[in-house]
Amino acid sequence: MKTFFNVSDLGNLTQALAEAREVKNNRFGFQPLGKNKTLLMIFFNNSLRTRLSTQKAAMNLGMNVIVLDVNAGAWKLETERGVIMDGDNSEHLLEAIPVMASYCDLIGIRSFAGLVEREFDYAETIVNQFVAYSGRPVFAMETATVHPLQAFADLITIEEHKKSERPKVVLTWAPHCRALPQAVPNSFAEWMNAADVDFVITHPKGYELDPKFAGNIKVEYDQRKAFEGADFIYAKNWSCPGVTRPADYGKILCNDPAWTVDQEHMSWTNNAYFMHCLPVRRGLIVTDDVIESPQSLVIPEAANREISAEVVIKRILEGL
Ligand SMILES: CCC[C@H](NC(C)=O)C(=O)O
Ligand SMILES: NC(=O)OP(=O)(O)O
Repeated sequence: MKTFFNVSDLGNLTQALAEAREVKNNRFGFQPLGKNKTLLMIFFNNSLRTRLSTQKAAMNLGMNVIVLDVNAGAWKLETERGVIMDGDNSEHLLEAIPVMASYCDLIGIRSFAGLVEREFDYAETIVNQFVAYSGRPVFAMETATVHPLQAFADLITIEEHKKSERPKVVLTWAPHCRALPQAVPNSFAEWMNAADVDFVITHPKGYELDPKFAGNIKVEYDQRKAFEGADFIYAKNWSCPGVTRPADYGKILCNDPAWTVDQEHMSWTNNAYFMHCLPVRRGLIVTDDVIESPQSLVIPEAANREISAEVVIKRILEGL
């Protein structure tokens, strides 16, 4: 595997989930693969889970790890070609990328959407320069439009906890005080569409996800109807994806607290589990009693990020 951005990169999903169970039961069993191999993790944005779980996964595999926070100590990077670099940016990405690549065997990258120019974001302009110019395998640690390590961990968690062969899984929008990217819901929708689940998306009008990820899934705009009979509730905020309202790309369109997931919302479900990728704003996305309830899976879900990362890095190492 040379790049990891989409569910299709993993091939057969049933086999990938079986491999995740094998890795979870034997996470130190593949260390020869990573011996004397170096992972470079590049962060253009903050992180807790991705940073810790991906480094842990690489260490499980016997690897060396270098972590670079680009905006904390490296030179400010120019990402556009054809500019005169007389501003704050001291180095161009087109030099920095091959230099960084010379110190490692594979690269993980986090570079969030700018939420200003939809075309720039949805073309994955930043990360595709790493794919084009590093000469190394590259995997997403949340890029402008995808967060596949999260979605893979989410699916592992659903498989571990489902009580029926084909559970009903609901992706619900919830309000937030900042404009957040669409990467997490994009990947969650893409992976749920590929999995054997009854998948429903619910959000206010205007928040329709890009069909590239959501496919032709029917949106249920009535949150209560969507929640009825649900086995898993996956809550997340995202800003306007600019699909039905192109001029509003990256904007907050709604802040209605009626969308916040509380006990009443959960009472509409089939005693559903609650999931969220974290970090989560309590009181906006979800109430304290729901996220602290026995039905909340947010901690095991975060713990499974170590497993999803280890399977992905293991696949990349096997292809070196
Ligand atoms: C894993 C989530 C990362 C990011 N969250 C924030 C708060 O920026 C997001 O919503 O995409
Ligand atoms: N869920 C997730 O990716 O968390 P971080 O942003 O803390 O890495």
